[in-house]
Amino acid sequence: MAKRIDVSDLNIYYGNFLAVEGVNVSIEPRSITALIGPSGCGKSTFLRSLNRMHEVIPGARVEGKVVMDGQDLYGADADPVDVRRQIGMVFQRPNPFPTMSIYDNVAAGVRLNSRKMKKADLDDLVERSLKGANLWNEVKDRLDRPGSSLSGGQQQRLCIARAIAVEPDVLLMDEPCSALDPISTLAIEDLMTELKERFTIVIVTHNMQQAARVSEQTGFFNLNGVGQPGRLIEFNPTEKIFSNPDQKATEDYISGRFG
Ligand SMILES: Nc1ncnc2c1ncn2[C@@H]1O[C@H](COP(=O)(O)OP(=O)(O)OP(=O)(O)O)[C@@H](O)[C@H]1O
Repeated sequence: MAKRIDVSDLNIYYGNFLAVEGVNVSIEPRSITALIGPSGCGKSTFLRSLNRMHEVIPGARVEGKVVMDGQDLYGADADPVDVRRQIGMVFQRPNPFPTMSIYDNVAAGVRLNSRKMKKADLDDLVERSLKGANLWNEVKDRLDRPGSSLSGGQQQRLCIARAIAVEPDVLLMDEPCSALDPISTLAIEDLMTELKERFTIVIVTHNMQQAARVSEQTGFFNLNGVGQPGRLIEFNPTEKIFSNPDQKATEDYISGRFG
């Protein structure tokens, strides 16, 4: 539970295109790390490289190291499927399996990982995960209804329940609130604050108030121009990034002067 991630000299490619260059960073357990920066600077690409989702795209690859509590995630003996179980992901648009029931959505990851469980144990796991995602009270009487019968905010919490059901160590969230209304956004932010007690959380967000509200550490990515690689320009405690950043580019970005 809640592991530390150390990234060194990470270059991330799409074919011959170097999208992100030279990332060195340590992500602390039991905390929320926010990644901010202008469009196209490689935040999502970097996030997906942390759980080896990046290489699912043909021709996509990385150089460098990503180490989780001493385990080299790109080492010769690392299994990408296992890495993705240990490091879960929640996407921008809630993506429950639409015709699958609420119950089956939560159980899906566990079933995919082919862990055979007794019905009673699975019931417990589904309940625990939905409680962990602050959704249980809203859905406990309709677990057999399809995932698509929920509101957008509820669907996103269902996706979080599905992600935490397989008991990952790290949760990656790629703009998890950008498709949600302000009330659902606050519900997800509250939930993240609870989840960080058990998981390491990394979130990509375009919403600077959100980064300031929820995260302990913030990384600012930037790029020099179209076709240039994105770089991690500054990584510091969130309070410092938003009050007294080290880099002028960070200050320009957070004060809305560009991006
Ligand atoms: N599947 C892909 N194939 C080729 N290039 C890609 C692919 N996905 C992203 N890129 C390129 O990689 C670079 C970084 O993109 P990425 O989506 O990671 O940026 P981002 O900072 O997350 O942007 P946004 O804030 O707009 O979501 C961009 O130049 C983008 O065009």
